[in-house]
Amino acid sequence: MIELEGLTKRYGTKTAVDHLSFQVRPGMITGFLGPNGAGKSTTMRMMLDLDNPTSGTVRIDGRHYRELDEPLKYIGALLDAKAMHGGRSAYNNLLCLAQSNRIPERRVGEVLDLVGLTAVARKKSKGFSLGMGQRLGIASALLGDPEILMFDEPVNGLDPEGIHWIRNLMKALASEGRTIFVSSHLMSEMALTADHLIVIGQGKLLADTSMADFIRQNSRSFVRLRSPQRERLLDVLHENGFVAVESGNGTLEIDGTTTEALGELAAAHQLVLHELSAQQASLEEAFMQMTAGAVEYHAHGGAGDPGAPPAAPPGPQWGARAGGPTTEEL
Ligand SMILES: Nc1ncnc2c1ncn2[C@@H]1O[C@H](COP(=O)(O)OP(=O)(O)OP(=O)(O)O)[C@@H](O)[C@H]1O
Repeated sequence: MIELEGLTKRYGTKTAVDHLSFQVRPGMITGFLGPNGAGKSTTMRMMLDLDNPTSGTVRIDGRHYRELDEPLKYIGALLDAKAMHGGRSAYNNLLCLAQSNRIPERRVGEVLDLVGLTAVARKKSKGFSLGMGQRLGIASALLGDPEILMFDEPVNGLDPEGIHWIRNLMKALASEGRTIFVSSHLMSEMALTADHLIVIGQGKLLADTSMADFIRQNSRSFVRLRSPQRERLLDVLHENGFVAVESGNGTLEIDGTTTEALGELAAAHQLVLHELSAQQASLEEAFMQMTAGAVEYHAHGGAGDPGAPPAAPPGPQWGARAGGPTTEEL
């Protein structure tokens, strides 16, 4: 368990982390989200005693990091995979870490095996690909067999196989009862991985909630309907007080109701339906909605539209799916 109480970090006049209080609980994966510059890395660094808070405290299983005898046995972290000594082999990098933390040498072989690097254990880590470097960083986090693990952007730059591997590893670690705290910009990945979310913006706590509740509370849910008897269906909906919005390709979207209610209404009027589905916006949409006012730097929608919501970063890092996942998929 990690507990933050009133954690604050100021750099001159800039407040990077602003009175953050939350708990990261065992047995689940807690995702840590926030727009660029929200204070995620600063928070994680303070959790690991790599930065001093201006005020407030972080407790690891009830104790300050500095009070832990052999910290790697309590908490392991992947903050920067490039932090390894490039001139050393993967094995020797881990061996140095093990020796300075009184961890038996056999554990080096075990973690190399666990992350799939046994075959390249004697190769210098400077020749490693991004994915191999991430695996080595994860091996170092696992070295002390800690109950708490923190990963800052663990899937950055990884291929789909690597992403899949890290996701499954984190799930397996959480199912063993460990505390897993992970930050990521990949919303689709976070939606598939995290059970619980901590969202921050401009250093402040915006949400501390389950993934399903976060999406439910911060995005629109609706029912999608499609029928070859569209005009009749529109009449029946109207007569029964439903407001249908056309969404292209002959589909209708109706807010504030359920598939059960609309399915039964259609059946009562002998209407044929080709689609009847519950839709929930994606984590990305919910996140954008919540953090729109807390983005440090954002592109405007156009010269005449200074109030436009922040533009989504380009490319696949947001991994948006049309329609987004349903709550069942989460
Ligand atoms: N050493 C520092 N000196 C001054 N300002 C800093 C320092 N480190 C971070 N900041 C500022 O504190 C704020 C939070 O930064 P931080 O890197 O923690 O955010 P982040 O959420 O991790 O961002 P990103 O997602 O872009 O990595 C930013 O405005 C950043 O410019």
